[in-house]
Amino acid sequence: MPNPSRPLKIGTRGSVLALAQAYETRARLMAAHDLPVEAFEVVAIKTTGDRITDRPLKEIGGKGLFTREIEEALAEGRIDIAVHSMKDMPTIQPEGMVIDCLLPREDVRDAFVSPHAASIDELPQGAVVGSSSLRRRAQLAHYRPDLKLVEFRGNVQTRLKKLEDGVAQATFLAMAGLRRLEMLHVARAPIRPDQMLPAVAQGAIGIERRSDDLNTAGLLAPIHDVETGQRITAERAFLARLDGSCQTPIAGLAELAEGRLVLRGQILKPDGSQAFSARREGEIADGAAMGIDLAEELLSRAGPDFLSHI
Ligand SMILES: NCc1[nH]cc(CCC(=O)O)c1CC(=O)O
Repeated sequence: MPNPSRPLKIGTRGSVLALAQAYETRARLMAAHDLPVEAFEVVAIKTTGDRITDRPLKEIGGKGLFTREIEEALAEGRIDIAVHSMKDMPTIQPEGMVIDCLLPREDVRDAFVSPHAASIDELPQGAVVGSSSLRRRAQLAHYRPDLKLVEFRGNVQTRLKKLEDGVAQATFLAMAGLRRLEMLHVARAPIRPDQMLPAVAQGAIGIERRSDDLNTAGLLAPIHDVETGQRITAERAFLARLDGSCQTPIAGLAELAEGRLVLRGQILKPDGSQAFSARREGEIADGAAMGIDLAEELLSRAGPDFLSHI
């Protein structure tokens, strides 16, 4: 239990979406332990990725662009937990850190966002689409090679403004983010995962803590969602086996149906010229092994040079 004289410090990035995720975490902890809002303090931390907004992320490079400063605060005890979008998290946490608490997963789908067209298929030949996501760019280029892609960084408001200003005719945003921002109305249509397979862990919030902080582990245990954990385990094992750098377009989604786990994965060339997809179905407990196995199938079909060539 948090000590009433010392609030539990919840670390997060400072974006509107990140803060919404931190408040959701706080609300779940308050409900699970019947605690008042004063038992928590939300601490916003600026990361390297937040600081550099004028360059494509892939140019800045490096793992943990959005996490390093937050994990430093955790290591130094300036915060007790860190709330993350799991889709932005490296597959391995730094020594002494663990993510073993996942909130119930939101909508995993991408949203098609456009003032001009109701779906990808309705975009006119040669239309300009804004996205800085390597995965979405590759998937779109694969599906509609005629479209022109432009970089599109910034928060949701910035991106919507760019659409309004005609910088691009359409973009993509995660349904989960739009829902948490209460901005679902900007989604023209959710995209079926079989048309655009989401990023690994899309829509999942994970909570990181110091491995040796068992008090906090006990506090988090009741808000962990077991099914989300099982799905994320399979997806992240798949990602880890691909050694997913931010230069590699990778998509992956695990779903549970009738007590079984179905895992789909895809790797693409950044220019969309090639895409390889496959699926596995098996026991939920075998999720991690299925993830590795699926990654190995895709790697062997794509050939040894596929990941290194990009
Ligand atoms: N890479 C940025 C990012 N990280 C998590 C989300 C959305 C929320 C989620 O998927 O959990 C987004 C924005 C987006 O892709 O539209």
